Amino acid sequence: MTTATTTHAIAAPCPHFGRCGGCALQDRPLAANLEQKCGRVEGALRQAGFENLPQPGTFQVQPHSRRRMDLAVERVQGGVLLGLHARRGNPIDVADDCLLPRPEIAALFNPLEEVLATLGALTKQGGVAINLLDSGPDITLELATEPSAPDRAKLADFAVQHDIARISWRPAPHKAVETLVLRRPVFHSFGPLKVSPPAAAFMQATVEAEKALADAVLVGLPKLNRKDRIFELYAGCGTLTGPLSEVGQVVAMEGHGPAEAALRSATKGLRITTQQRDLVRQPLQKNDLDKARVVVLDPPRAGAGPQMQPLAASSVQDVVYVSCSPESMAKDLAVLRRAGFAVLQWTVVDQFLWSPEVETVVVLTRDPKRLKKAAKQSEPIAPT
Ligand SMILES: C[S@@+](CC[C@H](N)C(=O)[O-])C[C@H]1O[C@@H](n2cnc3c(N)ncnc32)[C@H](O)[C@@H]1O
Repeated sequence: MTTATTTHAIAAPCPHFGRCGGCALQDRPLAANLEQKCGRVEGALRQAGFENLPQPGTFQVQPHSRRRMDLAVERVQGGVLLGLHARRGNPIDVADDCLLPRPEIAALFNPLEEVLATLGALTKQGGVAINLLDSGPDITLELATEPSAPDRAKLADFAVQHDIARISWRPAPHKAVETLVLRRPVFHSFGPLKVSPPAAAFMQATVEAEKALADAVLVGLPKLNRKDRIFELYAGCGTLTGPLSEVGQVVAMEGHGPAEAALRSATKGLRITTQQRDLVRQPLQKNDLDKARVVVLDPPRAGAGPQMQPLAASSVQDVVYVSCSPESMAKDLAVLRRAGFAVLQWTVVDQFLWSPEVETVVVLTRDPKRLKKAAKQSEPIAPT
C-alpha cells in the first residue's frame, strides 16, 4: 500500500477536543486518519495470513453527515446536560459546535435539552438515541423510571413542534422498548425494501457510507443468476438485503427478534426470505451453507466466531465479509485463509470521522476461475 499523507499534528477543529469522548483523532488531518485506518485493516488482513493484497478502495464521509447519534444526558443544577459522552465524567454539551451530526439532528439538541429538563422520569442520567429515517427523526430515550402521564404529554407536544415521527423509551440498552408517541408510520428504504425499523434500530451511521458499503458488496459478488441463493448473515433491518435482492435470491439471517420481524414484514414481492437465528449459539452448518452460491456476512464487533468453521468446511467458493472490527476480522478471516480463500478486493470505509472506528468490505474467493482472472488482471503489462 502506498502511504503519502502527512501525519503532522494540526489544531483540532472542535473546541471540545480532548474532553469529549466523541472524537479522539482530531489533531491530525482526516486524510491521515483514513490512511491510518487502511494500515490497520491491512495489518489485520496480513495477520489473517493474506499476502499480495491488492490496493484497497477507500471512502470517507464528510463532516455533518451522521444520521445516527447516541447521546448522554445528565440532570445537573438548574437543568440537564445533553451531549456526547465525555472521555470521563459528565456528558459534554457540544450542541452548537459538534461537527458530526447532520443539521436535522443538530437542530434537535437544544430543544431536546429543554424538554428533558422538564421530565420527572429523568432523575440522574440517561441516554438519547436518534436515528434519522426516511420518515423523519426516530428518538429513543433511556430513562431510569417510567415516564408519567405529564411527561408523556410534554413529549407529545415536543414531537408535534419538531415534527418527530416517533418517540420511545426504555430503561436501559437491550431492554424492552415502549412507544410513547407515534405521529405517522415509521419507515426507511434500503433499495427496493421499505422497512419499519424498531426503535433504536441498528443503522449504518451515515447514508453515504451505507451506500459505499452496499456498492462494495455488490461489486464483489461473483456473476449470479437470478435464482442463485445469496446467504446473508447478520442482516439487521436489511441495509444490504434490499440491494442484494436485486441480483439474487436472498436468505437473510438475523439474531435480533424485532429487526428480523421488521425485515420479514417488508419482503412481500421481493426475493427475500428471513430467519431469526442466533448464529453464535446456532451457527449455520455445512449442509445449510452448501445451498448458497455466495455468503455475505456483516457480524457485530465480536466477529462471527463459531460461524466461520462451518463456512470454511462448506462448498461455498465466494464470500463477502463486512467488518466493523479489524481485530475480530483477523481471527475470522484466518479460518477462511486456511481453507484456501484469497482476497480479491478490500474497501475501507471511514464513516466515524475522527474516531478509531473503521468499516471494511473484504471480497474473498477460492474459485480457481475467479482467482486466475484476478491474477491476470494484476499482472504488470509487458513493455512493448
Ligand atoms: C454490524 S450489524 C449489521 C447489520 C446490517 N447488515 C446493517 O448493515 O445494517 C450486526 C448485526 O448482527 C446482529 N447480531 C448480533 N449478534 C448476533 C447473533 N449472535 N446472531 C445473529 N445475529 C446477530 C445484530 O443484531 C446486528 O443486526
